[in-house]
Amino acid sequence: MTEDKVDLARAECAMREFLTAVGVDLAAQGMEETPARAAALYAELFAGLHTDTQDLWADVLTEKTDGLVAVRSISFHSICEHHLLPFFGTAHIVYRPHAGRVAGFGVFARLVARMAQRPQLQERLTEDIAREIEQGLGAEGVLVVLDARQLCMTMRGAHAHGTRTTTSTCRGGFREDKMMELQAWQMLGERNHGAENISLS
Ligand SMILES: Nc1nc2c(ncn2[C@@H]2O[C@H](COP(=O)(O)OP(=O)(O)OP(=O)(O)O)[C@@H](O)[C@H]2O)c(=O)[nH]1
Ligand SMILES: [Zn+2]
Repeated sequence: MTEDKVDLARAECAMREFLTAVGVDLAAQGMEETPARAAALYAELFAGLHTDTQDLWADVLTEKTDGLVAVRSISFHSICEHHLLPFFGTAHIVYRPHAGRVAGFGVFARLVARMAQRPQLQERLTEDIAREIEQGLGAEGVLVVLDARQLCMTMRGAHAHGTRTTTSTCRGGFREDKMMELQAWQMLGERNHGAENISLS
């Protein structure tokens, strides 16, 4: 997996060069080991680039159910692809099983984490999670909502402290059947297609 794909020595060297180029005196500041630590950290933060999701759907269960399933408030952290600053928050998933195919709840938390382990946009992360549930699990309908804080909106740029960004996507049957979509939003405690009732952890 990651170990085979990541050239840690090269990453460390580049990190040393980068920090020196932006004016950090690594020796004087006692940061000798920082390039190595940072290289290993980014390998970990981006580990999802080198893994697929087949294992997650290997143990799908079949139950006599066609009711909506919601997994709410899955905390996640990811890295903004524009600035390499973190964005983090909670993911909320609702799906309608096809032919009783359901996955263990823990699978959804692992799926969110894996999709987040790469440079991301919040909108793409939302779509990545939904596509996996639709295709990997074969769900009939999927709603995914992500509620986040983007450090690149607060530490730089707009300096818009306290801003929360909410993204959503609806797939399959939820897109075709408005009543079903409404039910899915209601599973998240939401009645007006906004995100006021969805709280960050
Ligand atoms: N839609 C979306 N925008 C993002 C995301 N992450 C970062 N951004 C925004 O992408 C923009 C790209 O950054 P820059 O090209 O540096 O933009 P800027 O001119 O500095 O703009 P501001 O940051 O808005 O002042 C910024 O507005 C970020 O807030 C994301 O996940 N989704
Ligand atoms: Zn950014």
